[in-house]
Amino acid sequence: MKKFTCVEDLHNLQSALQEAAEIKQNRFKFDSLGKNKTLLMIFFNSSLRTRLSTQKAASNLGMNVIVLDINQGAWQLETERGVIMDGDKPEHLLEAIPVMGCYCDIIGVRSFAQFKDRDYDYNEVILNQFIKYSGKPVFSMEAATRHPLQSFADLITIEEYKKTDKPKVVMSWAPHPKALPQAVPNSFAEWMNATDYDFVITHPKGYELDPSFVGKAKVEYNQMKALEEADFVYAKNWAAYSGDNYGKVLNMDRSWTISEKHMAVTNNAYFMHCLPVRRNMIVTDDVIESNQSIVIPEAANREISATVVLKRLIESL
Ligand SMILES: NCCC[C@H](NC(=O)CCC(=O)O)C(=O)O
Ligand SMILES: NC(=O)OP(=O)(O)O
Repeated sequence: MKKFTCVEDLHNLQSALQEAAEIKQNRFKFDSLGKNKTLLMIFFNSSLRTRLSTQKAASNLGMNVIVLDINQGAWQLETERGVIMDGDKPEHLLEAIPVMGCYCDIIGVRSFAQFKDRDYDYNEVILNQFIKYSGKPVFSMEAATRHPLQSFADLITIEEYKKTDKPKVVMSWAPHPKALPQAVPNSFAEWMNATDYDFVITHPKGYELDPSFVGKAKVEYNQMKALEEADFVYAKNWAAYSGDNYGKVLNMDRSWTISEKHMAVTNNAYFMHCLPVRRNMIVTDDVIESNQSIVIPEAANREISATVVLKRLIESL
């Protein structure tokens, strides 16, 4: 595997899931695979889980790790070509990327949507520049349009907890005070569409996602109806995608906050969220603290998804 930015990069999902199960049995099974190999993790945005789980995954494989927070101590980077650099950014990404590539074997990049220009975000300009100019295998640690390490961990978690072959999985929009990217919901939809689960998306009017990610999913605007008989409830906020509303918060309707009333119409569903989560906006205290909440095992599986991905990237070096 030369890159990991979307579900297709894993090719056969079943064999990736088997590899994940094997690694979960013994996460140190390949502990010398990464000897003398260096992972560089570059963060343009904050992180708790991705940073820790990916570093842990690299150490499971015996790799060295360098972490660079662009906003803490590095030169501010200009990302646009053609700009006269007389402002506050001393270095251009087009030099910084190949330089970073000199010091490592594999590069992970976190770079969220900026919400200034939908085409710029959806063309994954930053991530693709790393792929083009670093000379190294690159993987996404959540980019503008997808968060594949999260979605892979989500899939592993559903496989572990599902009680039927084809569970009903409902991804529900929930309110949030800030404009959040569509990367997590896009990516979750992409991965769910790669399974044969019964996958439903529910959100208020105006929050339609990019149709290429929605794919064959059923969209149901009535949240309570969508949640009926669900086996898994995957809550997430996202800002609007459509037209001039791109990147806007259209409503903060707390009737969409996942509460016990919502969970009561499900098939005793498990509650999932990628975290960080704002309690009593996205989900009530009662639901996230309930026995049906699997947000912690879900986060724990980030180490497993990252170990599989790094293992495959190392194998291709
Ligand atoms: N990596 C997991 C999610 C990251 C991001 N959440 C955030 O930025 C939350 C910020 C806040 O709640 O203020 C998102 O939704 O894509
Ligand atoms: N879920 C997730 O990616 O969390 P972080 O943003 O903390 O890495």
